[in-house]
Amino acid sequence: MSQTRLHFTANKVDADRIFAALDAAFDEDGLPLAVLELDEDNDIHEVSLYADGDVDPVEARVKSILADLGLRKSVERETIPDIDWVSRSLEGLKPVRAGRFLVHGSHDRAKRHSGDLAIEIEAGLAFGTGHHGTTAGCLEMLEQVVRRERPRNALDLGTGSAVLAIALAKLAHVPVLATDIDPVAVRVAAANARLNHVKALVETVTAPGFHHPIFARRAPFDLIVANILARPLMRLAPEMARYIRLGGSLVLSGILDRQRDAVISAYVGQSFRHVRTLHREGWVTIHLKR
Ligand SMILES: C[S@@+](CC[C@H](N)C(=O)[O-])C[C@H]1O[C@@H](n2cnc3c(N)ncnc32)[C@H](O)[C@@H]1O
Repeated sequence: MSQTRLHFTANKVDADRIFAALDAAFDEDGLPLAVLELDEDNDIHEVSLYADGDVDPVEARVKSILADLGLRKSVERETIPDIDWVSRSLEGLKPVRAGRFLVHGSHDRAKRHSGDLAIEIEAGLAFGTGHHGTTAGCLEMLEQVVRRERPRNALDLGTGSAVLAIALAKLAHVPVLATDIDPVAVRVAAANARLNHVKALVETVTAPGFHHPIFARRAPFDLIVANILARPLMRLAPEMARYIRLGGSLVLSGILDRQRDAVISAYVGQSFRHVRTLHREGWVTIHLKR
C-alpha cells in the first residue's frame, strides 16, 4: 500500500508550536507522527506526516490544528510508492558528526578521522540520519553513558533507521533489541544493521511500546534509549521502570526544552533519578538512572 506525505513549511517559531500541537494529536487522536526537517540554506522548517490509507481525515485534522493555532498553510500531498525505500540512499545529505560517531549515507565518501565510529545509513522512510538534534543528542549521550556504565545489553525503543542501535552495537559490542511501531522502519532498521555488519547483535522487532513478548524475554535491560516524543515517553514511564535493570540507565529524547521538567517528574515518580540533560536546537536529551 502506498503512503501519502502531507507536508508544509513553517518558520522556526511556528514550527515548534505546530509540532507541539501535532504531538498532542498524535497521542490523543492517533494522527501519524510528525517529522520536522530543517532546510538550513533557507532556514525554513518542513513539517511532514506520513499517512497510510485514507488521507482525507488526516489532512482535515491537520488543517483544523493549524486553524486553531491561527495559521493558514497550504498542505501539500505527495504519494510515496511503497517500493525501493530501503535501497534509497542518503545521497545529498551531508555526513554528521556527534561525539565519536560519523553518520553518513551509503554513497558518501565521508572523510574519516582515526577513532571515528562510522555508521552508514539508508534511512528511506524511517527517521534517523543524525541530522536531527534529537538523534545527535542521543548519540552524544550514549557515548558518555556507555563509556561509564559498560552495559551488557540494550534496548532502542523507536529505532527508526536503527542509527542508535547500530551506534550501541559498534560502541559497546553488546546485544541490542531495536523496536519500532512502524513495520517500514523495522525493515529499514534490519537493512541498516546488515549494512553496518552488526546484524548478529541488533535484533529488530515491530512492536508498539512494550507490547510484544520479546521484551519479557530480553529484560532486564542495562540501557534503554528512546527517542520518541514527550507524551508517549511519559506514558511509557511505568513500563520503562519495569523492564530496566535496577541501576540501569535510560536515555530519552524527542523532548522540547519546555517539556523537560514534565518528563523528568514522570520518571522520578517511577524511582528514576535525573543525571544530566543535553540541549540541542531546542530539544533535550535526558539521562536518568533507576
Ligand atoms: C524520532 S524517531 C527516532 C528514530 C531514531 N531512534 C533516531 O533517534 O533517530 C521516533 C521513532 O519512534 C517510533 N515510535 C513512535 N512511537 C512509538 C511507540 N509507541 N512504540 C515504538 N515505536 C514508536 C516511530 O515510528 C519512529 O520511527
